[in-house]
Amino acid sequence: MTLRGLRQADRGPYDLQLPPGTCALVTGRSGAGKSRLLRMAADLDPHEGQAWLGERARDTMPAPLWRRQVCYVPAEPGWWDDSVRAHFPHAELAAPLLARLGLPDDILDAPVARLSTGERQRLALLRALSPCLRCLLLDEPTAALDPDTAQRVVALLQDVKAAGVAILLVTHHPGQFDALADVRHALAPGGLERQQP
Ligand SMILES: Nc1ncnc2c1ncn2[C@@H]1O[C@H](COP(=O)(O)OP(=O)(O)OP(=O)(O)O)[C@@H](O)[C@H]1O
Repeated sequence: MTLRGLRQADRGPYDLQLPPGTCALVTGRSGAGKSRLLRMAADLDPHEGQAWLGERARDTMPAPLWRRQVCYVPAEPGWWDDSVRAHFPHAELAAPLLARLGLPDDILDAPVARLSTGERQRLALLRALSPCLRCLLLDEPTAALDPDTAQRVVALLQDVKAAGVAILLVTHHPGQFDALADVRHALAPGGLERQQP
């Protein structure tokens, strides 16, 4: 994914090159605009500038096609049905990964209302992993997790990255992602600053 001149009235412009199979971390103070950057990249909020997938700009393809390939997983994921399974049209793809993320085998049959915060966070990640996925936009994907479970998520994301998916990940805990991150950026209101490794 490439971000070119993404901006809102009081934020940006943000520019970023994120080749397939790489991961960029974005850090910054609370309220700096990290979630807004991800939402602009996903084209969920009005903005100037544009995101690209390879040679295709966002506005050259229908929004549903973009959303199948560019998936935003917010820090507090939304749920649109009482049943967990209803959020997994391809449950056969998610089921083998449940144990890997420390989730019980029968969790797809649970009601959403019964899930813990950390279970919601991991399930929101799993439901994003469709075969069409090319770019994953993750907002604090381990915020609700204990250190061991967080490392399970990192290990899964390493495989996702190795399969060619680009990952843009916002975090307040960059050290958790040492094994995953290729580049690090600090977000300020006026732009992204690349950090030295
Ligand atoms: N569409 C919008 N227009 C203007 N301001 C907004 C908009 N959406 C959010 N804000 C404000 O922009 C600021 C940055 O919000 P954002 O959620 O991106 O911060 P963040 O860096 O992700 O913070 P945190 O680390 O606390 O999650 C907040 O003060 C928020 O209220």
